[in-house]
Amino acid sequence: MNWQSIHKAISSLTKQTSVIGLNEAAFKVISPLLDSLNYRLYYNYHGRSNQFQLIAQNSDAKPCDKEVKLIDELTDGKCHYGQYLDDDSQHYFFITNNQYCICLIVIDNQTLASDKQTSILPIINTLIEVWCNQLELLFYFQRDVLTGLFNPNVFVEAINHTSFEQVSDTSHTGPRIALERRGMAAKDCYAVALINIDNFAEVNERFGHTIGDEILIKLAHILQTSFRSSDLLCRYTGEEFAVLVQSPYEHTVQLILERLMEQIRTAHYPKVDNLTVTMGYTIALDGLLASELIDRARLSLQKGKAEGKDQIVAYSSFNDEETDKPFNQSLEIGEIELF
Ligand SMILES: Nc1nc2c(ncn2[C@@H]2O[C@H](COP(=O)(O)OP(=O)(O)OP(=O)(O)O)[C@@H](O)[C@H]2O)c(=O)[nH]1
Repeated sequence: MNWQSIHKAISSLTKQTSVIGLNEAAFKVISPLLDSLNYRLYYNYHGRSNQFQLIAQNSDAKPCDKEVKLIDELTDGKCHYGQYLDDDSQHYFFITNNQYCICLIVIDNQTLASDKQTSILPIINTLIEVWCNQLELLFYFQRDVLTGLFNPNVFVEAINHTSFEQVSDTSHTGPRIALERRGMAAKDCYAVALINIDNFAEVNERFGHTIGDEILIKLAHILQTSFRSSDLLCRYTGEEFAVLVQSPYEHTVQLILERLMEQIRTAHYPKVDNLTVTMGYTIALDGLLASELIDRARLSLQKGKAEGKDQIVAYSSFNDEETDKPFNQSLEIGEIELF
């Protein structure tokens, strides 16, 4: 690899603005370099749940005991993966996104016979460093500082499907690496829910903003443990959270939110004895814009606030979805004739 192609590879990584796009670009530039080596590539399929799977390899050799132990430790979340281990027999490259290890590449030393092969390692190392730095930048760019949840831009972008498209790479000849779909596909069904803390101004007034902040962090933690990693969690405004729940069924979404409501009600918070929230949600229908979905969830939330708080309101409970079909859908089924 000459300097020109290294420069091209680095610039293709640094211009990525979505995690999925970045991972795709990184696999694309690193895979051809790995082709001449004996390696195994493990990918953490569910991000925060640490499910490492071998997804690409260029060797029939079985992983040694040390490698197996390392994968076990990563899966259990016990491994301090920050370091680059340069073992006698293997090189380990950890790709981390600030919080989690998303990928581990293990290269067997036996394959590094020629100078050419040995000189590939620093290049791989450099590209992985750029990859990790960019992941970290994206992490801060997309997250709310206090809670670590996604910010509203990511949330809206996810509804609009721009950064959550399927990733698969067919354009190089190396091992094909297909990443999971992490977000909502165009035809997937999901619900948009807004979760707003009740009487939070009073909490701040009585106990101060520091306690208020701790409660927000605690709530974010409850959301993270309550939802699946495929659902998208966001701090939407100061004391309001938004969630994309991946489910086509309203009754399932209702059950999920009821379970969350109970968890929030029974959790322990600093100073505050009991905390309640009001939730409003709507099922996403084909053709509705992100802003329309959020407006529907907000209307439902406002209804819940006006009717006494501490409750869950579905948009469908006060709006007939049949008479409120999106324009495109009505056109498709011939309800509207243009001329
Ligand atoms: N501690 C803390 N408070 C915040 C933050 N962002 C917003 N808030 C507070 O959230 C409160 C929101 O107040 P309101 O909009 O009146 O809502 P509320 O008191 O919860 O009333 P209802 O929503 O009607 O139940 C205000 O006191 C804000 O200062 C934050 O980052 N930290």
